[in-house]
Amino acid sequence: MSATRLRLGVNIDHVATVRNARGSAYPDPIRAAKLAEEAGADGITAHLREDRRHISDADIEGLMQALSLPLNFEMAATEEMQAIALRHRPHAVCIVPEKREERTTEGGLEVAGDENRLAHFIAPLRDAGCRVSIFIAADRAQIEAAHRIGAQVIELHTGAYCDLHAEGRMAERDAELARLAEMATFAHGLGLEVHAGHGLTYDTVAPIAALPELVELNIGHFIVGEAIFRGLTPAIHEMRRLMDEARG
Ligand SMILES: CC(=O)[C@@H](O)[C@H](O)COP(=O)(O)O
Ligand SMILES: NCC(=O)COP(=O)(O)O
Repeated sequence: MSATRLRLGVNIDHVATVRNARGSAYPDPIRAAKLAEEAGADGITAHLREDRRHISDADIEGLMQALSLPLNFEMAATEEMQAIALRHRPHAVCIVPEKREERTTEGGLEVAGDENRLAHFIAPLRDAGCRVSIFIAADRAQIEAAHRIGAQVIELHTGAYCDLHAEGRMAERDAELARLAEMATFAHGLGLEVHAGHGLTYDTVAPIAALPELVELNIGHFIVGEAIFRGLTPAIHEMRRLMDEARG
């Protein structure tokens, strides 16, 4: 399993963050997505937040028109977002939890407590041909619920693992990594396709990339930051190299 090439989805949200900081037309996330494609990305991820703090509706429109790569469209489970997804029919829709006041996505989606609503919410997206993914914590009950509602994919939230690494809390980091590994195996056993992402950096990507059940990583904030120093293409190439090296 680990010999399979791990897909890299490049998240371009924070190109839009820089653009929006000045209300300018640049830097253009669609240009970034095309460059990511040329640099070997396997997909593009964009999160249309309800408050539109980075990616805009026009960005999603532009990405759908300009991209040959699959778009992984991240969104909250709201009627407004469902209508947008059904209009564009992206390759994948990843349902994420959203809190207006959060700085970034703080945890995984609460699926177990909202199964009935979410099952009805994702059914039309699946019927429209989108692969439905659930952004989720490494938690058995949540994964089982994601499976029951008919999601095809889960994306494991690696944010806690990355934060613990950054804070130097290595024993806790390793425990979280072990949880991610165990839950990747568990989800794969249920027949779910397993992705991972959030907060990954050159320092943290290898142990995640080495998990044999994973087929895709979605990485954005660090790559966009690193692009300031080395350019977007080399920043992506280095992430790709580290992922390939971890896979052996
Ligand atoms: C859902 C998730 O983890 C990220 O993909 C998200 O798109 C990042 O966006 P924010 O940085 O706005 O949380
Ligand atoms: N779903 C995670 C993602 O797309 C990228 O998250 P980040 O690397 O921007 O934290």
